[in-house]
Amino acid sequence: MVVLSKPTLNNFSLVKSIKPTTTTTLSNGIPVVDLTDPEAKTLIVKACKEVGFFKVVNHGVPLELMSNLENEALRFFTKPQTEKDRAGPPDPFGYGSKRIGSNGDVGWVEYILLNTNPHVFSSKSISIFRENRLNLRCAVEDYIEAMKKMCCMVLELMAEGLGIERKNELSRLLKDEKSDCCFRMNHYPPCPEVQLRNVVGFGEHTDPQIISVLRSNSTSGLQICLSDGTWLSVPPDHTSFFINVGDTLQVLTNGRFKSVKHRVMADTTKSRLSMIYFGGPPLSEKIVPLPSLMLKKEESLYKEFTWCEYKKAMYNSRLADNRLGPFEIKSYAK
Ligand SMILES: C=C1C[C@]23C[C@@]1(O)CC[C@H]2[C@@]12CC[C@H](O)[C@@](C)(C(=O)O1)[C@H]2[C@@H]3C(=O)O
Ligand SMILES: O=C(O)CCC(=O)C(=O)O
Ligand SMILES: [Fe+2]
Repeated sequence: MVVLSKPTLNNFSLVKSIKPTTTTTLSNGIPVVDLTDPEAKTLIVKACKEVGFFKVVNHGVPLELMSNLENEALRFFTKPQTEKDRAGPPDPFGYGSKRIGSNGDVGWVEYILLNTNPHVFSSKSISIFRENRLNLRCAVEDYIEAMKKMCCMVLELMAEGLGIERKNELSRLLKDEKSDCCFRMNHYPPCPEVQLRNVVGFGEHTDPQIISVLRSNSTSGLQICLSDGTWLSVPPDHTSFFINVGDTLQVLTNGRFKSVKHRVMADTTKSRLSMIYFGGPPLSEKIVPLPSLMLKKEESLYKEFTWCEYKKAMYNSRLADNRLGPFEIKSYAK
């Protein structure tokens, strides 16, 4: 663990009028935020601006809730292929294997993708929970409820850290009964081929929504792309969560927060299981920079669009596409 900008206890730092500097704790280059730290809001904003990604500790979510879902998910993924295939192909929800989306992306992964709104459970999703899989359904429901709460807490800290007066300015988008959130469980079996070449489990992309919360078992593989273009491996931690800034949050903050590019590489010996909650706004929500955040004369960097329009564009794109590109306002005057 590395601690940055540690305040030094020399004579000068003891002078009362000097404010103590905010300390960023890093785990292998990844910002770590303790949700019980009074400085959490400042640290979250810093991490979202600089990296678009951070690890959350002291989050209050019981480990049992995570391991219970992990066990139930593994029970599903170890079923015979023919049985799993009955819940696929994804439409976009349901069970999928190797193919990601419908535009030709592939990866060394199988997954379950669900809409978290029970009214939108697709027929494929329903069949995942059929056949004595009530335990899986309960584990998913308990888990996504906890994820929604945590996302809202983090979004409220973000709003406070950004100096926005109404602290629910961001969290209201997820609290809305029409919020469009989804949930994914990815299973990456060990891939012996990795000795020959680097096999991609899940190709590079940004998440389109507002915020994503990821939890995985102790197998590594997740990498994030830093601003200089280098890829940083994220050390796994099954007791913590990792938060991603999504494209929509980048727009809502008019580019202050960065939607982080990430990918997963397959492992030769160990299987990886990850669960990701994607917090999205209602379909009809207009996605524009928050007026309360805009400075005098500051112009939007993006054309106006609704989440529904963005989703349509997203489903017509490949994983690695720059999905926000077509919505950027390119100013030549600068
Ligand atoms: C190739 C695709 C899969 C994806 C939809 C898309 O056309 C482009 C974005 C992809 C992504 C990445 C983050 C999430 O895993 C996901 C559920 C999402 O919202 O956008 C997936 C989509 C998917 O698997 O359907
Ligand atoms: O499985 C993982 O660890 C990350 C996958 C991911 O980025 C996604 O599903 O959007
Ligand atoms: Fe992702």
